[in-house]
Amino acid sequence: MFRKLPGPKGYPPILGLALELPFLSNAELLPYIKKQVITGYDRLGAVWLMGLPGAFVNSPEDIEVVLSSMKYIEKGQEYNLIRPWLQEGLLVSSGQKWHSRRKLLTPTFHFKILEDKSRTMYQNAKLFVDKLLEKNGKPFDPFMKISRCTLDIICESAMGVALNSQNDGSADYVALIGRVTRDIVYRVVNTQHFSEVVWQLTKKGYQNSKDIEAVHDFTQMIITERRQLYEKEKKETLSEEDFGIKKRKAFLDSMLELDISNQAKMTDSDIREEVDTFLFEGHDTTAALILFLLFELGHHQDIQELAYQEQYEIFGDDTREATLNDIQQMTYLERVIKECLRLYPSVPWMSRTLNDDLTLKGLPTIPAGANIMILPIFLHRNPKYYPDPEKFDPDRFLPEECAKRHPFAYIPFSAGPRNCIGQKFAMLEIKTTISTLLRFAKVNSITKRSEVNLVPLVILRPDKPIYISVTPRT
Ligand code: HEM
Repeated sequence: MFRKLPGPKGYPPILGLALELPFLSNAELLPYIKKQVITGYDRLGAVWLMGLPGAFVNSPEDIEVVLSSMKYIEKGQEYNLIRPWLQEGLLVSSGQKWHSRRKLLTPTFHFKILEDKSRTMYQNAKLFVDKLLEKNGKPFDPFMKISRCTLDIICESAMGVALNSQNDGSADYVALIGRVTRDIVYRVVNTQHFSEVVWQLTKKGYQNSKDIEAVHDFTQMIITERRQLYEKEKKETLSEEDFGIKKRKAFLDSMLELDISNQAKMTDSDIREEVDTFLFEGHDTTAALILFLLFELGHHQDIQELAYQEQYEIFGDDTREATLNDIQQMTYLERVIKECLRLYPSVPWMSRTLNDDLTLKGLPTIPAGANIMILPIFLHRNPKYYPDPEKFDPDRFLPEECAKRHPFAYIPFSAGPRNCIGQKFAMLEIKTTISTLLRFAKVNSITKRSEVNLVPLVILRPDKPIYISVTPRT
């Protein structure tokens, strides 16, 4: 059945691309995948990968069939490599567990909660811009500064813990996540390390389990700190709930409350897997995007100027904090961010395991058990949907332009039942950060666009540091 599907021929079953992948550098991975299963495969490119039959689904119409169905919500086999770290957290879990957790956690990112958090976001963004300005216009790689800022934002607003890593300069967790995600991709490419038993016998595997242990210690420290604070606050304040007013709780508090009140069986490890998931998804995705935003704005001074003009129309010369109402008025900045997410989708690779046969109109059936891969990075750069795709052009996201495209031609936050739960949080955070940067500083890119290769290290990254310079806006 699998052989009848369109895809590159001449690769043996089971081994498939595993014969060539280990010989590629990380920077060669995306061009290789593009050549093998994207170019010339408008709808589908089928090939064995990771010892499994795999199908890359490339057209918006077919992507819609997969992503919008409740039938295909189980994550692909490569997500098993994330389990030692994120266990059964929301990103990886499936079935009833995923369903009940999603229902439990969705309200914790409600609009009202975000409104409460916009102040935290602004204060961290302002500190971030001040830190960039400390470089006095000299070229530097801003990635660590960005990551500390997004980590502080997610910690303070979702976990209720002020981490202050921007001030104390700590970056252990960020470096650990960098290594853990790199190892996951290493194991996808080197299929012989797919098995946990084999992996644990290697030197790299040993170091990886030490890294994961250190990440878990960090998240446990956050949970313990918040638990103490939460219990203290609960004792000290006559909460509004005592008067029958149900208050929405932010992410970690809502799980602690369930644990304390025994309403749901949330064990310590249940809480930790979600904290691990949200801390990672909540800081690394946004950090990656902010890096690419600085890079593109630094290359397109005209677009930076238009985005600044919008800020000036909203704030004038006033240096006050940005409010949620201000942020909602930033329609040009929103288009800039959407265009950046088109070219640099923070999650460049998604996949599903088929529990059931999948038939896409007019194509042979894809058998149950196959891995379905969807790569926004190539979909978003397909000239069929985005003419002159490498050009950075925010006007692609004018409402009239969006109306001309298939809704599934743009999926930076995925779509359907397993879409990104944090997308509103992410947009608010990114808009707040870039708005604050534009109001108080100007950015220039030192690294050339042609020097940047993209690598899919779970999160999309440049293969080498990107250098920028930042000067005060006078
Ligand atoms: C630029 C920022 C972000 C992008 C581009 C992004 C993108 C995505 C994508 C594509 C998925 C689907 C992944 C898959 O199917 O494997 C996803 C899922 C998820 N995201 Fe985000 N994300 C972003 C920010 C955030 C933030 C800020 C949070 C948390 C506050 C978050 C939490 C999650 C979680 C928990 C899931 C799993 C949802 C589920 O399966 O039910 N993300 N994200």
